[in-house]
Amino acid sequence: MIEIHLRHRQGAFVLDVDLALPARGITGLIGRSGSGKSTLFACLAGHLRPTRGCISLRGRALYHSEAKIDVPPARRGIGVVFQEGLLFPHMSVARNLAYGARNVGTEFWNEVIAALDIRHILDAKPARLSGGERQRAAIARALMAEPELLLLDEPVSALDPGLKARTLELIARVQARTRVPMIYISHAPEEVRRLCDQVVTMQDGRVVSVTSEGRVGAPYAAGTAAPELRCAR
Ligand SMILES: Nc1ncnc2c1ncn2[C@@H]1O[C@H](COP(=O)(O)OP(=O)(O)OP(=O)(O)O)[C@@H](O)[C@H]1O
Repeated sequence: MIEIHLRHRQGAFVLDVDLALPARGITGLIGRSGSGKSTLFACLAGHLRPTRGCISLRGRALYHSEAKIDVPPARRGIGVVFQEGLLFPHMSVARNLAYGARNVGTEFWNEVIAALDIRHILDAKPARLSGGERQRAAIARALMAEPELLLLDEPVSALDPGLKARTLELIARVQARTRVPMIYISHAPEEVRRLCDQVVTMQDGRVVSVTSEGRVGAPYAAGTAAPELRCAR
């Protein structure tokens, strides 16, 4: 399970989320601009410290305000892919992939490369790649670190429609082959419904619906004990 019980205030905006999701498949995260999707990602990845609450992944506490647990981003086992598909510009795709890779086995290495169809660009530098190729390489790089969870922040929004559809197919294929659970932010509900096993909808900092296997609980209100503070310590 991915358990998220959080309250975070930034300026006038309050993120107030109480959510448990299965740690498998692809979970879509949708909601209007400003509803808090990227803020939730930043809390999960450890780039932002929530005001209070807890986050756990498969029973391992990543953040727990009361127990003073705050695992640094590099040790969370969470990969992040942004809209721009960030790669090191001076390195070939293969070196980019190898950079974050742990002792990833040849089988896994080949599986990711085949599923994302990037074998023909392994020797290329990022500047020579198309937008779709860059995104696929960025997803491959994140997967080579063998994350327990991969966060995808609008990874296809900058691509033209044809490339978008193909990239979505490849994302679905690499998820099915590697079994790395993914959470996928998108502005396009139909794209998310096609790709995802469950869909979380946010509005004004709160989760307003979870389809399929997900579960939405009561918001984690300020000044009260969390209704079910079950995250592992
Ligand atoms: N550093 C900050 N300080 C204060 N408020 C912030 C800060 N960063 C974001 N916000 C506000 O938090 C709210 C949530 O922003 P967030 O980026 O999480 O939304 P989003 O759903 O990801 O939006 P989008 O789809 O446009 O990326 C917004 O109202 C935003 O203005």
